[in-house]
Amino acid sequence: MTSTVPLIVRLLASSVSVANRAGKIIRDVMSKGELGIVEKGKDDLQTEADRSAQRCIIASLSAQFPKVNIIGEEDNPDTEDEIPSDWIVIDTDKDILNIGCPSNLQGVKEEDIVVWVDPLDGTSEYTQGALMLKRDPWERWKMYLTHPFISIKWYLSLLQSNYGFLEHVTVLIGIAVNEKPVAGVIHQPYYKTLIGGEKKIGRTIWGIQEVGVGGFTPAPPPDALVITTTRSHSNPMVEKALQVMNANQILRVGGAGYKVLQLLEGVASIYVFASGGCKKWDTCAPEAILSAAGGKLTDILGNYYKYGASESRPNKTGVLAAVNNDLHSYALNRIPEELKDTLSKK
Ligand SMILES: Nc1ncnc2c1ncn2[C@@H]1O[C@H](COP(=O)(O)O)[C@@H](O)[C@H]1OP(=O)(O)O
Ligand SMILES: [Mg+2]
Ligand SMILES: [Mg+2]
Ligand SMILES: [Mg+2]
Repeated sequence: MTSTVPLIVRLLASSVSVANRAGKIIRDVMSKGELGIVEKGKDDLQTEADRSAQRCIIASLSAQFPKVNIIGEEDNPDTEDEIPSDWIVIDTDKDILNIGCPSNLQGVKEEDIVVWVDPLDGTSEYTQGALMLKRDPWERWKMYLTHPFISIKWYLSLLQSNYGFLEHVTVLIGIAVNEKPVAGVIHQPYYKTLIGGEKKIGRTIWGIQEVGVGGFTPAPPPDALVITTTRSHSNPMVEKALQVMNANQILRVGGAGYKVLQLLEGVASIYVFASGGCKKWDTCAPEAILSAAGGKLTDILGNYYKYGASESRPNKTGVLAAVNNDLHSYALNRIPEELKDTLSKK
């Protein structure tokens, strides 16, 4: 059966299973409590969960799809140690294997595909979530003092957040063909639901061009203009772009994956981030899923990013995403030309 299913559908089905496994690794690292934080740069952290989840995803997908070009965020996950055998996922999601494949993707070969992997999107929120899991206030305070770059303002907002920032964490697997994101997976390892009275943790949303979105039911946008944006990487340009939107409400949350989930769930209508900082692995899966649901993700100038393997990693000209074309045009028209110029010269 599997061999008759088009490659792109098999890759998506495997990516869903692999993302679930990566989510479990992320939760396990948190439960053990040894995050192994490394500072890669300014406002840029990596943890054991980022490293391990990436090793799981890349090892699993490259074992099944050896000629696909897979690009992950983390440079040097410790490759000396052998990968635990239970990190190599060979399962594939059976429901996805049964979906129809868009005609233009039926003949796609492994060599035509680039997969962009963000093993853990929202690392900042993940490390702050760890802080809040310390029940003892003294232990929490000690951890705060040794945590890189958390201001006292953030610490106070964390105390008020009811431990909620872990929901912002996602695993992103984006599939691009001819430089365009055509399918993707967003897995949310800390999403909690009650199904038939039983607690379930984690959910996985997927999308593929022309077929649509699975794993949950998208909701219409809110009546009011609700904008979602960064909570951990703001700067004056980001704030300027928010001011001109005339929004009823601004939500400041972590991760590109989580913000696009908010668009799909009807929590927000537009995602605005007028700054560099995001990279191709942050936007590939979210763009694929959002466009499969009728939305649009571009840079702040209204141009699509390209996802070929040789493209530069940074999304220098920011992110502008909306649930439909009208809201995207609304936001695009409000961004001052001067801000567009400044960003494109960076
Ligand atoms: N200045 C930055 N440095 C490093 N990563 C960034 C930066 N800005 C954004 N990102 C990445 O883009 C995601 C979305 O940004 P934000 O949460 O600020 O809206 C972040 O979770 C982070 O991904 P990651 O957590 O995978 O490193
Ligand atoms: Mg990172
Ligand atoms: Mg990211
Ligand atoms: Mg990441």
